[in-house]
Amino acid sequence: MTDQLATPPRGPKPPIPLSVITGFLGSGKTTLLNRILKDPAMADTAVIINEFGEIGLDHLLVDQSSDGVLELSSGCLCCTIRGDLVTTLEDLLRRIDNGRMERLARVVIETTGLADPAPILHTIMLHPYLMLRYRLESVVTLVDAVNGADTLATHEEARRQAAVADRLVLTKTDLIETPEQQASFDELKSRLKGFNPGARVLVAQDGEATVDRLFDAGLYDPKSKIPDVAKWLNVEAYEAPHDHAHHHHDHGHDHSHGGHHDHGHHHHDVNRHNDRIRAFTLSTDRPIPASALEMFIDLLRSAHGPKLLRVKGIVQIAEDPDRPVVIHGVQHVFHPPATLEGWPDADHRTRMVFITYDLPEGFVRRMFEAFSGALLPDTPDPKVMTDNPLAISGFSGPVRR
Ligand SMILES: Nc1nc2c(ncn2[C@@H]2O[C@H](COP(=O)(O)OP(=O)(O)OP(=O)(O)O)[C@@H](O)[C@H]2O)c(=O)[nH]1
Repeated sequence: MTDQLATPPRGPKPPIPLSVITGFLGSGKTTLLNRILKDPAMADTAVIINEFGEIGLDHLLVDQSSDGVLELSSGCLCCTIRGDLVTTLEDLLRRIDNGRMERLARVVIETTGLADPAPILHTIMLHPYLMLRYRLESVVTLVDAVNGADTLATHEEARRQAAVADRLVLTKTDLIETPEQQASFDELKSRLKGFNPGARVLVAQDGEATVDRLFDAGLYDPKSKIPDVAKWLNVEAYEAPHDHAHHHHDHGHDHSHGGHHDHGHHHHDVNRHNDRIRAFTLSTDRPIPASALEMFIDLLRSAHGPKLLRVKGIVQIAEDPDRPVVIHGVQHVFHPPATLEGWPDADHRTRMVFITYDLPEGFVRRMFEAFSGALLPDTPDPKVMTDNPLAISGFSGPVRR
């Protein structure tokens, strides 16, 4: 395709990447924002914060408009929530659409310390218009290196924030002084890896939490706009050996990746911490009928939505095997599946990554196998199972042909 710079592109505008910064009370969200707001890499970014007063912006100010939007010298816009988040996000679209703002490269929302980021994401993903104009790019969760282990142990909210993240930023590592604190920090890192192996870990004090590293977690490469599925899914991280992980192989079945029934899966055993959060992957090289995929997702989210923290996947559809479908969900809410024009590389297997709460891997895997067709003719067919979702819990597991 040739770029026609003179004429505005026809068709809908590409969705604006949207990221969320979350983290427990006092984990350093404001401190991090304060630093990145000055960075020229934040040009054309709109940051939505709760109050301007929290962040000393005076010296950065270029222009203050009457509608709660400040323009900073870095080219970043800083907005406070006006009314609610939906109104604020609509206001931003209006600025672009009526030409008051030339470009909006991304939106970043800072959440309050106790917030579960999922409802914020749902606000956008469930809104018919906002969902067309915004696309979830990155969930950034800050974790305090000194207090983080205790906070994770005692606060469910903190565990969910960390489990749902694409990027984990470790703050306050400069305050680690004693060997006990160092040991607790090492344990914290290991624990985070256990329940969210795919999230990239950035140490703020080492200068790792840069704008591009924080916000490049979306499916599309920010520069080339080409989908980077391998990086987005990061399946390898789930499968890499890890201190607390034991590999749990597939009931003695053939593991060759060329095989037809490769439902490879791996998980990290975090049970010794009594964690109820699990991370695992599913894969198969058997194309899945579109209707089966739809039923699988529908059943998962209707019966087990709150137990799904994050689901990402690329799926080979039986009817259109050359054009993979991308799925992306936060709890029970899924982005509408997006069809890619082609496979980004030679790996055409269906691959999905799951982070769940109280939802065992084996359960999801059996359900997936049932829907993806790895059943004997005498086992219940998926239709029967959707008619009676409770039947699945007694389902004894499929046998492969
Ligand atoms: N030593 C040290 N202190 C930090 C670091 N990051 C944040 N702090 C301090 O920790 C305190 C809390 O940081 P904030 O940035 O206000 O944390 P927050 O997450 O925005 O807090 P809430 O808005 O209350 O949830 C402040 O006193 C910061 O100066 C860090 O990396 N090192």
